[in-house]
Amino acid sequence: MAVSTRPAPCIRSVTGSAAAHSGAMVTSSSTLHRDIDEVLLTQEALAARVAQLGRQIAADYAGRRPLVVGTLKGAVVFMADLVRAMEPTPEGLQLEFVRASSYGAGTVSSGKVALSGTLAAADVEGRHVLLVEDIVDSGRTAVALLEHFKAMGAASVALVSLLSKPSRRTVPCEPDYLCFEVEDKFVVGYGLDFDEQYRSLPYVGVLRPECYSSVD
Ligand SMILES: O=P(O)(O)OC[C@H]1O[C@H](OP(=O)(O)OP(=O)(O)O)[C@H](O)[C@@H]1O
Ligand code: HPA
Ligand SMILES: [Mg+2]
Repeated sequence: MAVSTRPAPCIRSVTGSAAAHSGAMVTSSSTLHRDIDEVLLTQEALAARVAQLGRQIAADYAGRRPLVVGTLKGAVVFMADLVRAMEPTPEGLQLEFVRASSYGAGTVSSGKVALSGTLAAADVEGRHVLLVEDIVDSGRTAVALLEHFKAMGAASVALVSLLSKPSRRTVPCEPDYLCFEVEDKFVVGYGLDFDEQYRSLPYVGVLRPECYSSVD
């Protein structure tokens, strides 16, 4: 039988309250919910903003066929919703993914962004690349990928991110399209993980520090 070294979750429900987009009461007794201190962005707030941003991006890319590249794994949930919010055009869009990893089982970037599964230069050259991130924190991952696609000869590169944590930047990086800014707290849900957990939560919430303080 597998034995978890993770601290036992506290038995308490979550009442999102502080942030402008919170407010949902999470009453489930599921372990994942119990590890959340505060709901920052409810499912409804996420859906509304993603729909709005999708429409804006579709309008901006009218007449072009963007190469929409999602960063695995964190961006997968956001990307699935975003592309469905982009009004279909005759040109359409192309979906691709790259794998980038730098956090592992921590809440602070290791400083080294490991890229894999990147595209062939021939697939990127002359294309309008729209990089989709779940979060821009230190900025290292997004900058590494944007530079990578520029070096491959993209006609243009733009960054769309669900979240941005500007207080944590170590390299300058400003998303071209952003859903929400968040403060300096480790957040999970809607694709974002801690040590491969919490990605399936339908909202974005602050992870209880007790859940990672023994790891970092
Ligand atoms: O701005 P940064 O400090 O670079 O942080 C942002 C990146 O970190 C996370 O990826 P992670 O390494 O956790 O991989 P994952 O997407 O598989 O969770 C997140 O998904 C972003 O890609
Ligand atoms: O706050 C965060 N949560 C989850 N993954 C992350 N990667 C960078 N920052 C974060
Ligand atoms: Mg991660």
